[in-house]
Amino acid sequence: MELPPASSPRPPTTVRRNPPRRAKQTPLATAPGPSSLSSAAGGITPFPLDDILQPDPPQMPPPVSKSPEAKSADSSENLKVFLRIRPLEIGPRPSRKPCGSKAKPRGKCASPKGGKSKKKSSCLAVNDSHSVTLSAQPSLLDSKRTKSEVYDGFSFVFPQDSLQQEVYEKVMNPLVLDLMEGKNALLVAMGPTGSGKTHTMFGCPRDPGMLPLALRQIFSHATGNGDPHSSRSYYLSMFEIYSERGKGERILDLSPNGIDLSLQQSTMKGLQEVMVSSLAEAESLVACGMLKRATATTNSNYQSSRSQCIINIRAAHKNVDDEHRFPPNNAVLTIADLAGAERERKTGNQGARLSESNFINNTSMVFGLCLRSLLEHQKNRKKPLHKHFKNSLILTVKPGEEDYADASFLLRQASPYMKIKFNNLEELANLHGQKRTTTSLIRVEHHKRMKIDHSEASLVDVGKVDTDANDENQMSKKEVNSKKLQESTIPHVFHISPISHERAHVGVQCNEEVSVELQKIKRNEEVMRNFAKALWNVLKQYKQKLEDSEREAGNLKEALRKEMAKTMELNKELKKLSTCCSFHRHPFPEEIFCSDVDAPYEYCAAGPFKPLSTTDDLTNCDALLDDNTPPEIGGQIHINMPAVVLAHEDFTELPEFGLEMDSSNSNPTSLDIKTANRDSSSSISCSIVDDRTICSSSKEMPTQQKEDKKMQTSDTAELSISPGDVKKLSYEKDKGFQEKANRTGDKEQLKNIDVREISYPEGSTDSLVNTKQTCLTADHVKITLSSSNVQKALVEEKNACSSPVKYSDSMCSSLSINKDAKMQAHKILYHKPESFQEQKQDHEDLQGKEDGPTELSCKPGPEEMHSSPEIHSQTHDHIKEGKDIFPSVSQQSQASYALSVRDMKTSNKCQLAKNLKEEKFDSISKPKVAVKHKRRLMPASAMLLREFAGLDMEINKPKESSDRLNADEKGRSDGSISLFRLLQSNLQH
Ligand SMILES: Nc1ncnc2c1ncn2[C@@H]1O[C@H](COP(=O)(O)OP(=O)(O)OP(=O)(O)O)[C@@H](O)[C@H]1O
Repeated sequence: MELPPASSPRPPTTVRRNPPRRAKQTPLATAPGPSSLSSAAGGITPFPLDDILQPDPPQMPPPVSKSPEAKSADSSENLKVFLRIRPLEIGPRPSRKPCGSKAKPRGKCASPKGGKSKKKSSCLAVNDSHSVTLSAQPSLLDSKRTKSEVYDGFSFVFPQDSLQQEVYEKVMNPLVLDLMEGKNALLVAMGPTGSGKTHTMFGCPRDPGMLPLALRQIFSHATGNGDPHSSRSYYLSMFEIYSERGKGERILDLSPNGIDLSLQQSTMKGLQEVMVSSLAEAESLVACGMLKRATATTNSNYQSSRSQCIINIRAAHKNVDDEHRFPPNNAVLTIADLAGAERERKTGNQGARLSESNFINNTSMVFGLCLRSLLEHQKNRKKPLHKHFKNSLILTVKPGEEDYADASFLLRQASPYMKIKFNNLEELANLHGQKRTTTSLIRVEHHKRMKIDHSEASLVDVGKVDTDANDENQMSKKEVNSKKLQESTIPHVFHISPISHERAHVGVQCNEEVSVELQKIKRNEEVMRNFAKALWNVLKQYKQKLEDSEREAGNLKEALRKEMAKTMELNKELKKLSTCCSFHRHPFPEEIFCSDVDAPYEYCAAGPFKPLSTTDDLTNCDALLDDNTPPEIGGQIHINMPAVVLAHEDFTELPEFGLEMDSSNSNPTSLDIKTANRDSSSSISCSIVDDRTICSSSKEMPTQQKEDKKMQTSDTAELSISPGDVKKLSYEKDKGFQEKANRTGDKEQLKNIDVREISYPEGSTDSLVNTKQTCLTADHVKITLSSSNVQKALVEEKNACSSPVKYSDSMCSSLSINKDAKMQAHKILYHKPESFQEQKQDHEDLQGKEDGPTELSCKPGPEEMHSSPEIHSQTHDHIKEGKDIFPSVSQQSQASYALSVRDMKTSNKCQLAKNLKEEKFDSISKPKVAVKHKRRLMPASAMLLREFAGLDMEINKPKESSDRLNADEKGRSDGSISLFRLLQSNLQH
């Protein structure tokens, strides 16, 4: 090997390399695992995919598990490209021998070391065994060629001093071995003319080339005793493709009796194969063919080949039986010596020779195009490039400076060929053959399996397996069957093993494959079993959850049913309450308080002037309407309702109101009727004094309200009973009660209502009493103050009446003194008919004092009169102090109507609501009723307090003298006198 001179400057170098490609990472490497896909539902454990897939897949033996494509990938190899550099100096050219024009001179085989020639510089330097550097000589360097080129990737680079044997060992020997093993092989020599192609392929007797050396190797093995190769026959054929004087392409059989050939569908028709049984026959045949090959002398090559020469050596079995013992395919070793590309400038060919040169160049170019097409074809991965033989290409170049262009052209052309990859179809063919054998074995095994499983076919048949059967038993049976199959398969495979070593190898592979298949089946079964278990567990969890949900739904339905029942009851109560509270839309004081003196309690019995909507309202109404549940002492029920503002001028139109009291107190002495609203409070206090009941009315108004005398009619209107709304009630013994509510005008002082003027026509009382449709029990006493100044009282003895008294007009209230307190309470205000007779005279005496301070004086019977000065004084203290005895009411935003019953320890039932009818309030709610507000001044308590100041002086005076005194003159009213007497009577008792 010659290296470039160190002294010569090396031009810039362009490196042409084929760097190895790195495989890209597959997207699956970063794909999420299957466990991430499983999401746990609420309360349900996630599906255990990992557990299901826990069994590791069986490890496939590499040679068996790989697909044919993978195997082909492994067996793929690049086209082997060798580079042989011809020596710069060859021996002197011997003189021509007259053996014919085509005879090659012996001098072509002269050793390059033998001749003496001028040392030339080389354009090609060997870097290593796989790369060379091509450099142009300095004289040829110009602006365009200033670079050296490095060609890398060669299978091997043979330097100039390489020997034929070295080339044979690396290039030809593997192919020959493949041939003798029944594999095809190809070796092509390619290079410019005179580069040593023919020398490399054929050589000379002293330095034989690849073909003679191959024949020697082949026949050296064929003659060995006991060698299997001795049973083969080798056939040799030679032909050339040439152009006769440049007119056309011809194919000539180079065998001794060879004729022109024709190409028919890749088959060389007429080609003779000469069986060679010895090396000598083969060499002789080759020598004869070389003599027939067309050669010519050119300026580049003394004996230049003018055709493409192809030699085939086919190895075949001698006996037909041997085809069963050896691989069935015949191997062919092909050796091609191409004609070298020529440059007209170098060769100096003219005429027919020039045409011949064009043909040679064209065929060389076609060969290059074929290789390029293979290179392009391998880019199509769907159609990989296969080969049926090992392909090797040996390039021969001349390293002379003048050969730079040819060498550069060749290396440029052939460098891509090193990228050509072939899939060795022979290995695939063998694998397919093994696979076919394996398949046949599997078929045999399958047949045996059918025999084995015949008795249990019903169990193996998956399609007929009963799903309700025990899976584990079936699995165990399947495992047993699999074991039987495995046990029965292995001896069968070994049974065929004595046939041959290779087939035994195939049988072992088959056995391994069957084992792998069995492992696959087992794994699949285990995976399916785990899957079934996991699915069963998940289904059980869902079932449990579903049962829980159904149970909870049942509980909810039950609760809903109960709630609906309660709702229905509440609706009934509401309807009942709505029915009884039928005077909504009417303005009326909203609250009535019933209190006891000793244990004051407030009990509201106001009617539902508006629909009740709140639970409190319902509760209040329930307590109100429930006779069996007396109100709690100190309890308080408020029913809000719109109010109406009444002026004292309109007091004559004051609607009827009644007080219904249900008291067990045996000694009621007084009662207070109190109205309260946000702006003012009014009260009517009735007390028993001697044999009379004195009622007083008072009104407290704020300053602003006092200044604003205009009444309003609205939802927040108020009912006020002013001191001027003095009622004179008269009692007629035989005619019952009659109220004459005479308005006395605005007065700034406490006004009492005298009951002397109450008249009740005879017959009316009876009719009322006898008319049981109206109301209440016999113990009930009702007082009705009507706007028509007619007071109707109803006294019922024993029989209860549930329906309220229906009064003729306007708003009404009722006071009922019931049950245990009946005889006492109602006599506070009213007397029974027999009592009325006794008190008639007193009333008549009082009738003449209408002009004086009005008092409401009811004359109860002596036995029922129980005055309570302490209580009365207490009440008056409240009034005097200006306190609201029902402070909780006075601050209400809406008007309220307070009814206070003192000295009643048991429940009072205020059925004001029942006694009020909706239509009776229509007139009140009209604007004409809600007139302007009048100023209310001193409350009745103040008046009473003033009058009580002088009672101590008058207490012992005769009745007639005191009664005859003018109230104004004495400084006290009749009411005070009556109250004083009541107190006196109580003290006496
Ligand atoms: N490695 C070598 N050692 C000694 N001599 C060689 C070597 N290679 C080639 N030669 C000599 O070079 C000359 C040309 O060789 P050869 O005829 O083999 O070239 P070629 O490539 O076949 O040319 P062509 O394509 O025109 O036939 C021959 O005389 C041959 O002996």
